[in-house]
Amino acid sequence: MLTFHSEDTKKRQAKTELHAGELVAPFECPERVDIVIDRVRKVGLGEIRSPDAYGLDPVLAVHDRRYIEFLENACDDWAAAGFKGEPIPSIWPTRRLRDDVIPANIDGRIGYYALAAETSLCLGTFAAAQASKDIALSALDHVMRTGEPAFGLCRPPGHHAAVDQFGGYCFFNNAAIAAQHALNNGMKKVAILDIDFHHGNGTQDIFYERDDVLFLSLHGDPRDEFPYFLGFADETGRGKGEGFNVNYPLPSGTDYATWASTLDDAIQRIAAYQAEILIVSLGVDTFENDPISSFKLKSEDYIDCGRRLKALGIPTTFLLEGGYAVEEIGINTVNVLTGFEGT
Ligand SMILES: NCCCNCCCCCS
Ligand SMILES: [Zn+2]
Repeated sequence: MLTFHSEDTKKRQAKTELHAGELVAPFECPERVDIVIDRVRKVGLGEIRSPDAYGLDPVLAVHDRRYIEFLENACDDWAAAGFKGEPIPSIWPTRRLRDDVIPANIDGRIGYYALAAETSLCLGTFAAAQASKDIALSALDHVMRTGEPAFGLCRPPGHHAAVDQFGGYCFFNNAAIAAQHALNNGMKKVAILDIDFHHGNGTQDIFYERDDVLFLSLHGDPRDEFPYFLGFADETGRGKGEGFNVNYPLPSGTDYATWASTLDDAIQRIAAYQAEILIVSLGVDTFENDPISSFKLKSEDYIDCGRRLKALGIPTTFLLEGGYAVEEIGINTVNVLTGFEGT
């Protein structure tokens, strides 16, 4: 299987994450890229290719222009305001506050565009996010061109990024950008399967009223897990998107047997939808030792996961999302890919 990779994905070198009331080193660290690409090489998964540069148009097809402009300038605006630490939001347009005003003050504007406070911004974030979406687009184009599967070693991840929101370590929604690119280039029906531990709230937000993208997500029950405020089973789409959004919230402690039978239901839905292409938001924070998650999948389970996806027989693009047990992220991610290839 072909892998798309770029060292530019490591340009985001944030120093802080707000976690349990402390500023800690971010769980979503650049080393994740090195460990995955080392594993790709070690198992001989296949050729490793640099991405093409697609510019911002595919991003603007999915995200709000003012949001992109905010992201591009946020660090400079923050420094110009005389703030010393990394840009972190501290106020949001929550209940009975207005969200039709975009503050001129960066201290307010960052909250307008932020989903959550754990994701600091920093210089290099915008460049890394650009490299990450170029990887996703390159992988998608390869799959569309050849029908062969491809792996996009995306970093930062994307599935929490909504039309005009960053957070959950995400800035550009790589999977959504790739799906829209597929639809702009001849595809009629795309399925996005999000198997990251966390609900893909951003991807759901982007396609919620659409029937040309079927979005399915298996994830920790939002009653107990981030992002808490989206990802419930009763969110099934709106308008012509009704029935094209499928959430599978699962309890803490879910093991592979339960998870895999849920996956089988999602696979049947994708088959019934007759998707022409499948994009897998491949997070491996479902792993039993993940520091911020609570499922119990074991490394060998990811091989079987890949096998089950292969059985769908649809051209598939795998895009890396989460996975914070850094030592094992390579084995767990590549196990899905080798399982898919049957090697
Ligand atoms: N401070 C621990 C909670 C982390 N909240 C964000 C989780 C983002 C996962 C991305 S896959
Ligand atoms: Zn996650």
